[in-house]
Amino acid sequence: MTGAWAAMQRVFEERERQEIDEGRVARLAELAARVRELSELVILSQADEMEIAAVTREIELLTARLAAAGRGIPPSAEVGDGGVVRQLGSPVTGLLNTLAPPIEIRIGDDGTARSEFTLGLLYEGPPGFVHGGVSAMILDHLSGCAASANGTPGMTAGLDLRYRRPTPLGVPLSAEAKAVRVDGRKTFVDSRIIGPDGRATAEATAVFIMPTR
Ligand SMILES: CCCCCCCC/C=C\CCCCCCCC(=O)SCCNC(=O)CCNC(=O)[C@H](O)C(C)(C)COP(=O)(O)OP(=O)(O)OC[C@H]1O[C@@H](n2cnc3c(N)ncnc32)[C@H](O)[C@@H]1OP(=O)(O)O
Repeated sequence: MTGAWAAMQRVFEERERQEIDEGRVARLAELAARVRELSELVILSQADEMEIAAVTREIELLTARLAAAGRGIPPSAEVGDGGVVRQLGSPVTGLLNTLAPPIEIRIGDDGTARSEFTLGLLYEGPPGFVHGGVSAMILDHLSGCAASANGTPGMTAGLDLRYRRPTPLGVPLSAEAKAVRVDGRKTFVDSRIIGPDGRATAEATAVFIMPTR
């Protein structure tokens, strides 16, 4: 797939030219954190209709203030401390993406990608439990990081998931992923989400393939 590789390369090169100002990133991360709180209150708030309409108008004004400064291009992905890819706009780990939990990933000395996180109401599937698609997204991303940490990055070609038991919302969870086999352009990664009782709630095997240029 020469097309996909070339397209990714073009996007990467355009974004890479931007300087990343860490002070600005910290301020934007704070803004994103406040917007996440707001998102949860859109579901939970008991405010009356008048109050909801008033808050809606204020949000419109705030959005217009940010829009007035114009739109730039998204920040580039970069390799940060310990070989972890920092992708500020990622829907899984992006500090600036209000859809992201966001989860923080570390790479251990043995190449295992690990994370600890708590998922709130915004990620609910069955009442009181995490949506299966959200678990899949986290395991896909964590596995992608493990493939990269192994020195064999690629695009997800397959993600085979087993949901062993429901993943609870609002309690500390952990997840881990490790590359277990490389076969030419294919890297196989095993991963799991572990509940507070130490048992796996979801397990996956993923295949990552480096696209041909
Ligand atoms: C620039 C490279 C990547 C950069 C990333 C590194 C930096 C980032 C690091 C960290 C970031 C965080 C991580 C992110 C995590 C999330 C990632 C995603 O969300 S990726 C979006 C979703 N995935 C797609 O959109 C793929 C769409 N599919 C494709 O583009 C192609 O199908 C592709 C590239 C995956 C493979 O296409 P072909 O044409 O190159 O290769 P063929 O010939 O189909 O397969 C090669 C071999 O693999 C086997 N194969 C294919 N699929 C398989 C599968 N599911 N299981 C087992 N084998 C499979 C085939 O049978 C073939 O085997 P035989 O060589 O003949 O022995």
